[in-house]
Amino acid sequence: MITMVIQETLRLYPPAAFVAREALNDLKIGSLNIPKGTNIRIPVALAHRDPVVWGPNSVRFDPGRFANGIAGACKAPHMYIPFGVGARTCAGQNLAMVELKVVLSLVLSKFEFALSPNYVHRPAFRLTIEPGNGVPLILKKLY
Ligand code: HEM
Repeated sequence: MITMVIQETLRLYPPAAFVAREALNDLKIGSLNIPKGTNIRIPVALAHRDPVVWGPNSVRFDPGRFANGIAGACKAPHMYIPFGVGARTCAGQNLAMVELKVVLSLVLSKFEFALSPNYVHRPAFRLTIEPGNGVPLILKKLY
């Protein structure tokens, strides 16, 4: 379950806003002609919310969509790219997933937490996608 929650969080709020590539040759993708040398930015969050790929509830937070892995969650697995894609995919993705699971498990084993009523949902597209006004939480120690 914790893996699915992390996967769904990285889907809706991928920290890396764009994956960047340079066209090494003239390319034609569908009807689009891309000349050699063009810098291409793939907007990760848009790919992650496309209802054609993810279904009509594409903007809903639903970790269960990953119950059968990434291939089961969307029509085209290459549209799920929180860690990029291909030969230059994130070198630290396995470490990042383990770190996230360890930190979340440790926090959840000691605290119950909820969003503060002061929380304002304002994702900000900076170098990374981050909470524009922070994430104030109400923490309760479990024991
Ligand atoms: C949630 C955490 C992380 C996210 C979302 C993330 C995301 C990304 C993305 C989108 C790329 C570009 C991949 C591409 O162009 O296809 C990347 C590259 C990279 N990441 Fe991460 N990353 C994370 C954590 C880490 C950690 C913990 C490390 C190292 C310990 C790391 C090391 C790298 C390196 C070295 C590259 C460059 C790979 C290359 O160009 O060959 N990342 N990351």
